[in-house]
Amino acid sequence: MAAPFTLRWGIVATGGIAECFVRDLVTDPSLRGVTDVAHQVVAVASRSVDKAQTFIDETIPADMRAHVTPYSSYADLYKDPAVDCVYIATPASGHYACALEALRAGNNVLCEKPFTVNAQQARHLAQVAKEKNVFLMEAVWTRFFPLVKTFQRMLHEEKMIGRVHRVFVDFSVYIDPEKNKRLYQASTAGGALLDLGVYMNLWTLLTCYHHPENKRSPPDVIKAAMLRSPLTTDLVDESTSVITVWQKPNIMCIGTTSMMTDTPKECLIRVQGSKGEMIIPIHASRPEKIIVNLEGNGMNTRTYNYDIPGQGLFWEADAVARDIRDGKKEDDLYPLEECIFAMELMDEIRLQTGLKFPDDVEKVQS
Ligand SMILES: NC(=O)C1=CN([C@@H]2O[C@H](COP(=O)(O)OP(=O)(O)OC[C@H]3O[C@@H](n4cnc5c(N)ncnc54)[C@H](OP(=O)(O)O)[C@@H]3O)[C@@H](O)[C@H]2O)C=CC1
Ligand SMILES: O=C1OC[C@@H](O)[C@H](O)[C@H]1O
Repeated sequence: MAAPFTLRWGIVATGGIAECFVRDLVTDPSLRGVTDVAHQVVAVASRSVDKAQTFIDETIPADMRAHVTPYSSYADLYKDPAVDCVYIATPASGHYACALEALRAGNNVLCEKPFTVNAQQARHLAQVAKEKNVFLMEAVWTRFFPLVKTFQRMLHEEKMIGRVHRVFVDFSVYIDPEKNKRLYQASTAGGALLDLGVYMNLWTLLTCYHHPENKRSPPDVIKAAMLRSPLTTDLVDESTSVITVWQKPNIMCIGTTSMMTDTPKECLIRVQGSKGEMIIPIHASRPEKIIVNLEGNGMNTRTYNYDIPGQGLFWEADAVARDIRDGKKEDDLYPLEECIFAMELMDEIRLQTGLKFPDDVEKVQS
């Protein structure tokens, strides 16, 4: 058997998700049945070199740690020739500037969600990636779950529940303001919409935007409402609701997101069709189960379970490794056009609800 293609990662920022991502990168790919690609962490950058070194010591097994360089600035990591792909895991407010600098230095980039703060920034990154002829993708990891592929096949190809009429999506997680300051500050582009709403919009796109009769068109109606958090003078949103109407496939979609309350365990995504319904219990970001209720002589329920041998971030990493191995500059499953469309949807929701971040967070560099 041929040796796997190994992608060498540079990690930018050492917070919660960077730790989860690296723990997944260092797991043996064969445990998830993958033999064609593998991963190696070769550099970690933090605003403090001690923090970078501690991160390396705590997340990377001793036998894989010898050739990992700690950096005291993100910019230094972008210049490291040993890095094949930079993973950006700063708060949302930092994504655009970090990704831009990394791309301009000639790096392939996987950038955490939300990709940027607005669509103009997203379009700019896509343009720079094209000019530099490098790979770029937003790290919406859930898109790469085997369960999601099956869900889309059952819904759109097999039409298991017949014609889709309505979709309900909720992604809500209580976020403690004391423990998660970044989400209660406008300076770090906080609030439920940009952080959790990415998953609300993800399932809206998977069910409606991807519907074969919709042909990747925008919705005909978008109506948004927002509740601002009284816990901060920054007035970030604690809850946001969005109704979209997709005329071509004739679907009404109701999406909700909140950082003040949790999604009920039993139902997070409910797609109602002419022959039954499909339900995904929590979590929208890390789904493990599809429940299909088919109407007939009594309700016929089938449950499809999916094991996740880790956190599940490795599936997006595997996709990036294959793309870079094959010389692709964007991913077929999640192309930049769709990522920009998702940011345009965010912009429209923010326009209707008046949610603005400080000028230095929203700005686009020349
Ligand atoms: N895909 C997923 O499942 C998840 C994705 N995310 C996304 O990842 C990103 C990071 O989230 P998360 O890891 O939870 O955040 P954390 O607050 O845990 O970590 C963010 C890191 O960014 C660096 N940083 C740079 N500038 C700042 C700043 N002004 N304030 C605070 N930290 C800063 C710090 O690293 P250092 O000190 O080393 O420079 C910090 O540790 C967000 O965009 C979030 O939406 C978050 C959770 C899950
Ligand atoms: O991206 C995310 O942000 C918020 C988390 O609670 C969620 O699980 C994660 O996927």
